[in-house]
Amino acid sequence: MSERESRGRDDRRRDRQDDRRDDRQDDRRGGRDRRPGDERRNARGHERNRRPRTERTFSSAAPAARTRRADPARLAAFETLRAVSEEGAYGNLVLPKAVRAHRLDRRDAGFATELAYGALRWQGTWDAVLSRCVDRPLADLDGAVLDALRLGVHQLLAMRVPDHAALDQTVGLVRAVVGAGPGSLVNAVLRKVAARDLPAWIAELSEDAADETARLGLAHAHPAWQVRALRQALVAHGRSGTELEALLAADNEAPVVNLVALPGLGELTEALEAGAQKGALVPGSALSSGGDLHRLSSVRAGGVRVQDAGSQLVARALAAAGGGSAGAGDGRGERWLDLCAGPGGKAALLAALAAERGAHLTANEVAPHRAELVRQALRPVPGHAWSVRTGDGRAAGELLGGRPAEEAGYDRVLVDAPCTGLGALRRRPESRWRRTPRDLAELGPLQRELLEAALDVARPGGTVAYATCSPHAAETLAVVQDVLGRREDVELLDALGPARAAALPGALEGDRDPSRPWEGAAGPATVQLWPHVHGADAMFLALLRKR
Ligand SMILES: C[S@@+](CC[C@H](N)C(=O)[O-])C[C@H]1O[C@@H](n2cnc3c(N)ncnc32)[C@H](O)[C@@H]1O
Repeated sequence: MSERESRGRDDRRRDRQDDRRDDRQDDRRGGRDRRPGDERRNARGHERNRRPRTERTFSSAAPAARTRRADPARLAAFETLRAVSEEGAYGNLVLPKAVRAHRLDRRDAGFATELAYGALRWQGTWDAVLSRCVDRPLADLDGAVLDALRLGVHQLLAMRVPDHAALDQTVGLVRAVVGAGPGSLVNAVLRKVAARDLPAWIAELSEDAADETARLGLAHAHPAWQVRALRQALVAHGRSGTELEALLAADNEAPVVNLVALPGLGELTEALEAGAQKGALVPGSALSSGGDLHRLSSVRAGGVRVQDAGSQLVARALAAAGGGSAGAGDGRGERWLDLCAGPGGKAALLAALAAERGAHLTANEVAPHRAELVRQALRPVPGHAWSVRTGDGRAAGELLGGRPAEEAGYDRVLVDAPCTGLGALRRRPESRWRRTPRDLAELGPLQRELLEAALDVARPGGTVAYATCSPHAAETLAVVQDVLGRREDVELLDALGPARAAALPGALEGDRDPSRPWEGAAGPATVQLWPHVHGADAMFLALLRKR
């Protein structure tokens, strides 16, 4: 049985246990004190559906006679979708505030999260379904009604919410926040949606799909250009295009929250005692057991932080690489630079490693508010080991103060370049629908200029890491290849050795080997991680040495 199957089986077993416990509690309470939507939600935020999926039941009450109350969890999800569509907000920043504003307990917060993030991830597919059920272009619908419909579709097709609850609660939500007018429309549209289950809808939509790429885009809720780009990325980084569906499916899974214990500053003991599990990719990492992390004193103190395991690997691999010429071999006296540091995840880990080794990290960030986030992230690290600079990384030469790189250059430089984030789609639920191929064209020159600036300020013999949270070949291999082609003073290092040295034993071996030969089998490797293989964001890492 695969890890995912066994996890699914465990989830289902826990749901059944939750259901039985909830039933007992309901019996004890005699069904009193229920809030809308509350009675069927188990402790993991799932609503229980005791009926077979094929038997669809709806309220016989006319929409106008139904509730005008909005279930607080659904309201929190609705407000999140509104902020995303109306204000261009980030769902993962808005939802936690909405959860707090509505004082949702853990169970309702889980439901709101699954609903909001799920509806945002699946938006393209749900809009395709809705287009078949609404008698006018979706653009002509009131934006609030459209967002409510998206939430209704997500409950009907992707969550275990009973059909009548999905309908009644969506009508109630619309009546509460928009008014009674659109109630009948919402009711009629969602009844049409509920007439088929998800596989039947995908089959129907697929009939009109232009090609296999469009079909996969509908079936896995990705824009077609991203399906194409991810297939090309798999092949470019030496994996098989047959992995594409597994990769697309992984993008739609709720990511596990990873923790990092900053070396010398934090311990995972408390998190592990609270139910977290040791991470499988990098040392000093754990998979959170969920809930409010601020209940952990180690998190409040800053020694334990939330950070994707792939990001941890990138920072640790740079620290494990050959290094520069100034240090005593163990890193003492070395100068490290993080050129694009905001909001400070990798900088915090690098600074902690620098502090342990007697090195110093300069963390640079162009956006002042993000530079402030870097300062906050670095606060737990002893102050002598780091400093923060607000400035354009392309002008990093200023950091040398007019002295040559041989004298004042950096031993290790990280360029964690601004990118499309196509490797972190699971964390940013709406981003896939916002990104366009134009972003690639706009980011390309900046990525190249930042890498060149990093090389300019590296000491001869120093190591520069180029990283992205995108596997797109235009942002990864092409950038490195172009810069290598332009400069005589740079060579590509093997990134797999340092990555393996930084990872847990075996984590990057066998079919989890992320390396791909750069120039034939004997050439140095770049590293590309994948969510469906490594359970991490699709981070790319290349290491370069300045001659
Ligand atoms: C991928 S993020 C870095 C993430 C960060 N390393 C971490 O682990 O938290 C890229 C960062 O580069 C910053 N950035 C964009 N253009 C820049 C420039 N010209 N110079 C320096 N930083 C820049 C962005 O503001 C953003 O904070």
